[in-house]
Amino acid sequence: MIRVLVSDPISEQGLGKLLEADDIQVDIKPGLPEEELCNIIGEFDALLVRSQTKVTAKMLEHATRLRVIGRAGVGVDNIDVPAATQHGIVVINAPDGNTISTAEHTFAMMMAMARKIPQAYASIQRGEWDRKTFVGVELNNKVLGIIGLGRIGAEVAKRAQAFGMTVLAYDPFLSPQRADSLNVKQCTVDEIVQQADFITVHTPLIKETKYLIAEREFGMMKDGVRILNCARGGIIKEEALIQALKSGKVAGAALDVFEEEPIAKDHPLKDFPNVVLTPHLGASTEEAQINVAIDVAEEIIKVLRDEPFKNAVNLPSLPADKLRQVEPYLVLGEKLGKLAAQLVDNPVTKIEISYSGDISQLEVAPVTRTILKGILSYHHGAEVNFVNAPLVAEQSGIQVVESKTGKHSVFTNLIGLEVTTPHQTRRVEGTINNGFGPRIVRLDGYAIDAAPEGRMIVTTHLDQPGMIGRIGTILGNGNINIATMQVGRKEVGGKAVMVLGIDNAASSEVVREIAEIPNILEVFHVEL
Ligand SMILES: NC(=O)C1=CN([C@@H]2O[C@H](COP(=O)(O)OP(=O)(O)OC[C@H]3O[C@@H](n4cnc5c(N)ncnc54)[C@H](O)[C@@H]3O)[C@@H](O)[C@H]2O)C=CC1
Ligand SMILES: O=C(O)C(=O)COP(=O)(O)O
Repeated sequence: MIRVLVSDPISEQGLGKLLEADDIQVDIKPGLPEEELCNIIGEFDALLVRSQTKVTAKMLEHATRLRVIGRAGVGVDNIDVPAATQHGIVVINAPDGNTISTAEHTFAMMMAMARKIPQAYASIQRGEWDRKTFVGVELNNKVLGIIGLGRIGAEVAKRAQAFGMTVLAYDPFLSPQRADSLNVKQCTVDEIVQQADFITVHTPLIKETKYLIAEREFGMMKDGVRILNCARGGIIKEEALIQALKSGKVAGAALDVFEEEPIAKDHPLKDFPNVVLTPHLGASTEEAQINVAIDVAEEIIKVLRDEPFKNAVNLPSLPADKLRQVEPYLVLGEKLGKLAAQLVDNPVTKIEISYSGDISQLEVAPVTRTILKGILSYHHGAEVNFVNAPLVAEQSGIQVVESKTGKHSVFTNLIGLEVTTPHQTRRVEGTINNGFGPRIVRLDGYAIDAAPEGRMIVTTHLDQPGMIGRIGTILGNGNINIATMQVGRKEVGGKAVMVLGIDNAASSEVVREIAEIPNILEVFHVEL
C-alpha cells in the first residue's frame, strides 16, 4: 500500500482523488513537531505540506521510503530542496491555484493600510468615535512599484490600474513585450524605490532577493512611502523597515509574511499604529485551498504511479507533450546506461552521450538523466534515481558531456553512450526501431542487434572457428538456455563481440569457464 502523510492543514475536498484511491492510504496529521515527524516519516512514500511544516535535512535522513514532497502552494522555502534532491526525492508545488487569492489579499492589505481600516475598527471596538486619527490616502493617481512581476505581481498590476494607479515594475525576466501588454513601466529597483508611493514585492525568497529592500533602499525612498510584503519575510529587511517607520520615512506598512513565523509575541512591528499585519493569509481562501490541494494531489498520484508529471521544483520542467515525445527513449537510455556500467571497471571518470537523428530535435534532458541513473545505480544502488542522478555524477567527479549531431547516416534515431574509466573506454549505441522497440545496435563500434532486456553473456573475442560452439557447450552443460544470439565483427579473424540472451543466470563458475576458452578476451554477465 502506498502511504501519504499530510502534515499541514490542506483542504480534504481538494485531496479527494488521493483519499479515494484504492492503492493509497492517506494519514492526515497536521502540526506534528519535527521530532515526531522524524519518527514516522520513514513509513511514507509521499509527504504533503503547506508552509508550516519545516522539511529539514534532518527529517529527510529518516525519510527512507519518501519519493515525493508535494507543496500545496507556491513557495518551497520551508523545504530543504537540495537535501531532497540529494535523497532523490521529487519536490512538486502547486503554483497556479493561489495566485488570485494572494493578489486580492495584497490589494486588501493596500486598501486597509491606505484607509487605516484595522486601526479604525479597533478604535470602534474600544467604544470610540474618532474620525480625525483615521484620515487616509487615495490610491488614485499614486505610483505603485511592483518588484517581481510573476503570476501574483501581474494580477496586482491589473487591479492597481483599475484603481487609477501608475505601475512601475522590476523583474529580471520581464520582456518589454510583456511589460507593454501589462501596461507597466519597466524600471530598475533603484528607480522604483525613488519614484513609488507604494512598493510591493512579489518575488521568491532566494539569495538574490534576501534583503532586496534594506537600509540603502529605504534611504532612497520618498518621504511617506507605503510598503507591502505578501510574498516572503526577508525580501524586505525588517530591521531596516522598523528604523524607517521610526524615522517617519515610511508612512505605513502592510505585511503578511515575516522573517520568523509565527512572529514573536513582542515583535516590534506590532507596536506601530500605522502597520497592518496578517498571519500569512495570502493563500487562505476557500477557493485557493481547494485549487492547490486538487493540483498537488493529482501531481502526487502521477509521481507515485510513475506517470509524467509537471511542476517539479528540482527537475527540469518539460511540458507534457514534450515529455511524451521523449518517453520511449527514457527506457532505452536507462538500459544503455546499465549495459555500459556492467562492461566497464571502476571508477567512471567521463560519460559522453550523443543524440543523432530524430531524437536530436527533442528535449533530451530527461533522457540524459535516465542514462546517468542507469550507469550510476549500478555502483551506487537504489539511492540513485531520476532526481539526483546528475548531482551524484557531479559529486562523484564524473564529467558528463552531452551532444547532438543532427541526422544519422544509418539510423533514424541513435543514442551513443561512451563511458570512460582510467583504464578503458566503452561505447554502446541504441535506437528505437519502429515496430521492434529499443535495440542495442553497436557495441564498441561492432554492429549487433539485440533487445536490451533480461540476462546476457557478452564476450569480446578473436573471430575464430568453434567459438560459438564452445560457449554454447559450456552454457548447455550449466543448464542455461540461449534465447538469442548476436555476433559482430569488423574483419574475418579480427576482434569480435558476441551478445547471447540467456534465460537463466549464469554462475561465476560458468563465466570463468567461458573466460578460459582460448582467444576469449573478455566475458561479462550482464543483467538489464
Ligand atoms: N502570502 C502568501 O500566502 C503567499 C505568498 N506567495 C509568495 O509570493 C511570491 C510570488 O509568487 P508567484 O507570483 O506565484 O511566483 P512567480 O514565480 O510567478 O513570480 C515570481 C517572480 O519573481 C521574479 N524574480 C525572481 N528573482 C527576482 C529578483 N531578483 N528581482 C525581482 N524579481 C525577481 C521572477 O522572475 C518571477 O516573475 C512567492 O514568494 C510566493 O511564495 C505565494 C502565494 C501565497
Ligand atoms: O503558496 C505560498 O507560497 C504561500 O505562502 C502560501 O502559504 P500557505 O500554504 O498558506 O501556508
